[in-house]
Amino acid sequence: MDYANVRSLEEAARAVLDPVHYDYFAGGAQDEITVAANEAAFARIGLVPRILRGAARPRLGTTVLGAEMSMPVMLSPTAFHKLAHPEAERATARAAAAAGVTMISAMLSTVAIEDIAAEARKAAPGGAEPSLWFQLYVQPDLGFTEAIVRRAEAAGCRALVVTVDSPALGRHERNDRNDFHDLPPGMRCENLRELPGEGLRDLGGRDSGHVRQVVLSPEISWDHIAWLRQISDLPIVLKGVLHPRDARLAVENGVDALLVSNHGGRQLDTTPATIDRLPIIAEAVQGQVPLLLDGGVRRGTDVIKALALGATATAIGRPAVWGLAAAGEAGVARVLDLLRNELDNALTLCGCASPQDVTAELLTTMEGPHQ
Ligand SMILES: Cc1cc2nc3c(=O)[nH]c(=O)nc-3n(C[C@H](O)[C@H](O)[C@H](O)COP(=O)(O)O)c2cc1C
Ligand SMILES: CC(C)CC(=O)C(=O)O
Repeated sequence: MDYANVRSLEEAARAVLDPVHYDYFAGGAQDEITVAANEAAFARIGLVPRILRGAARPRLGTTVLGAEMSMPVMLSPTAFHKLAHPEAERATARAAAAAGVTMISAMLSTVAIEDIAAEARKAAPGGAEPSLWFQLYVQPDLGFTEAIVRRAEAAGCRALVVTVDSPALGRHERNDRNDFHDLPPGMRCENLRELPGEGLRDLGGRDSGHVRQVVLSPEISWDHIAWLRQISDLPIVLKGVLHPRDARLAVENGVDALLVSNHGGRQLDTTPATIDRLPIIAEAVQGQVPLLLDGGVRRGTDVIKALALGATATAIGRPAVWGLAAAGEAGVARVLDLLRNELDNALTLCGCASPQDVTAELLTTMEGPHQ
């Protein structure tokens, strides 16, 4: 497979995807200012390498919340993989597990979490336990939410990633133009099927798993995080933190890690680039919890910039979907390979022996004059 970079996989994906589905994956909220900002902000940050450090070949591994990762790149949750490839999340899970990469599986996956976990186990090298985390949209019906959490726990997920930037769905004008609002016939959100509670009331519990049954509620609050903490022993990661006061509140509320994210520009448009928010969040939490970052990570150099600004690891959303659409499991594997090779190369060129070796002294702005 001769894809030279993530960009070429996006082009390949675009060539094979139904344009309506390509728009769903690629698009963002309203004017897509944040979608563009996430990538552009990385390009404005300069790297200044250190020389002659005799650092040898870098080791790329890291650990987050006890999960060993072969590199500081994870898969952010993305819904509806069956729109990209018939093997859907099964293929994504195999590629991630084979690469030693943590997959944050979306609550709105088109394959059930039990099946995703089984595929990951099959693919993990040497029978190792794959690193699988579960993304949750807390549903106002707590019985329904608890049933989903229990499924994720039983499937072997090792953390709950609670998405907190979605008290409502962002306004996706591409989806409106395409009249794309639910999955096509034959595809369902398999984790939402046959669960107890009010979540299924509108369809009498018989015809479940539709996207329109998912509730994105403005009533979700810190009380729900406290409740989750009570009902589950899994570490809790908040996904979608951008304000330093919320970062502090998260620490005070006993959250285990933060994922600095603007949902890839798909929720509130004109939120700033995540990489530009990271320093202020790092300042707020003072190392009390690990920070993760997603949004616009497309290159090994992007990963280094996030590490330098205080992230323990990064995560990718769209790139994995492009790999999946372009070539199934092999395509996702290729994306991860590209990022691994780029990160290895960039760390070496910066004179760093490991991700932990990366500090802010490597950074400057691309525009001069420099101090
Ligand atoms: C097609 C698509 C579906 C997504 N679905 C979810 C989801 O179900 N839950 C969630 O928390 N985030 C979701 N996200 C946001 C991603 O987890 C992530 O924050 C974002 O994609 C990162 O930006 P990037 O695509 O530039 O890497 C989705 C993003 C995309 C592109
Ligand atoms: C249907 C949406 C809630 C899934 C999502 O989070 C997204 O597409 O960004």
